[in-house]
Amino acid sequence: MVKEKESIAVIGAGSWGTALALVIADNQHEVRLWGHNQNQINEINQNHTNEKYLPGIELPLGIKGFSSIKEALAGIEIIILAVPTKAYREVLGQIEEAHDKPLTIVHVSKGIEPDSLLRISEMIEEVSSSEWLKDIVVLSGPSHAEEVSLRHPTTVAVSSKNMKAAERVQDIFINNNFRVYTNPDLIGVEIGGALKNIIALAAGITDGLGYGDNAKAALMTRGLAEISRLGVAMGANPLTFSGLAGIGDLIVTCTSVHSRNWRAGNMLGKGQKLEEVLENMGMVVEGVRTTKAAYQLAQKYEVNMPITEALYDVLFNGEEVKKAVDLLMNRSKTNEMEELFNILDSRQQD
Ligand SMILES: NC(=O)C1=CN([C@@H]2O[C@H](COP(=O)(O)OP(=O)(O)OC[C@H]3O[C@@H](n4cnc5c(N)ncnc54)[C@H](OP(=O)(O)O)[C@@H]3O)[C@@H](O)[C@H]2O)C=CC1
Ligand SMILES: O=C(CO)COP(=O)(O)O
Repeated sequence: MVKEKESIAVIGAGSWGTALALVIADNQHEVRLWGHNQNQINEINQNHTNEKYLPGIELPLGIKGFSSIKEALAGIEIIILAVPTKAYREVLGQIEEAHDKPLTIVHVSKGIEPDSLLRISEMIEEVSSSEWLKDIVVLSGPSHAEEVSLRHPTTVAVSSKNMKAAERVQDIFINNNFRVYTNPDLIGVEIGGALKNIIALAAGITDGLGYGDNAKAALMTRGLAEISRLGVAMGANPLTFSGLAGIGDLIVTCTSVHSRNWRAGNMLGKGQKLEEVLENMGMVVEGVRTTKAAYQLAQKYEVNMPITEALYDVLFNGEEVKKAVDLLMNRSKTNEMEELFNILDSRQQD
């Protein structure tokens, strides 16, 4: 099938923005990769590399780096937004100033804003005027930038309130190495992608403590149970959590050495302090802020999230990691599925 060539701006030249720029350049689209670091943009244009974020990867010549957001957005109708969640409000402000056409925003970030408790698509809606914002699409799933940039087989899901926009994004990205599925459950796709980072931090901790495979399987399974409970309470379809944005992303993030969240957890489990871990990472560890947001969401929706609560105590209240695991294991006995069934029942009654 011959694809229509589009001009696309990728906002954020970190590991994920650069890897996705490579995918769409492979699909012969015109790709403008915007970053706020002039030296890095010079490197992308002169050497066709981004060594800090994707060491050893030769970028396609079709990727052009931009440090002026106005130039990057000139005549553009579709942007891929690939900055950390905490940078969204600032970067959206710059986009609002710089754009010259109504935009479809494809966000590929995995987080929830603490305090406002907004999902990323909700934050984009809140900040952006309907005069220039056409559609919001989320792209999420098990997809480490390091492997995507090596063109290893990868699968992701896209979702939107407007599924025609999601299908357009599916067409832009899909190729022999990068398979894109649509999923109509916007809430579930965003919640699954954001909350798996909490469980990956916890899995890294138990690996760092040397607890092995049983503990990790327990965390992943019971982690998925609490993600599903919160997600369903917020309106997600429970089946999404057995899909790419749910269990798929949970598996890859809890088991891969590429995961910054797992690596951060691993260092915490080995006794390092949070500040030291974040300083040494040099890349975003979304799960830390998302733990705070999910802790607040659990209170708001009155959902039991024991792993999130235990991690919250480790990250923000100085709880010792080993003690947090002991407390988790010594809670009063419970039923594996009852709470989720109750949430589903109460939703049906509403
Ligand atoms: N890496 C991955 O494999 C995947 C990541 N994601 C998600 O993508 C999002 C981005 O992550 P990722 O690319 O990995 O993160 P990185 O830490 O690799 O890169 C973040 C990029 O955003 C830039 N940035 C940060 N703050 C601002 C700002 N205020 N204005 C402009 N640019 C800014 C950074 O610039 P600087 O270099 O100056 O710090 C850097 O270029 C996250 O939500 C992550 O969860 C999703 C799937 C896979
Ligand atoms: O979301 C990711 C893979 O799907 C990336 O996870 P990390 O941010 O933990 O590296």
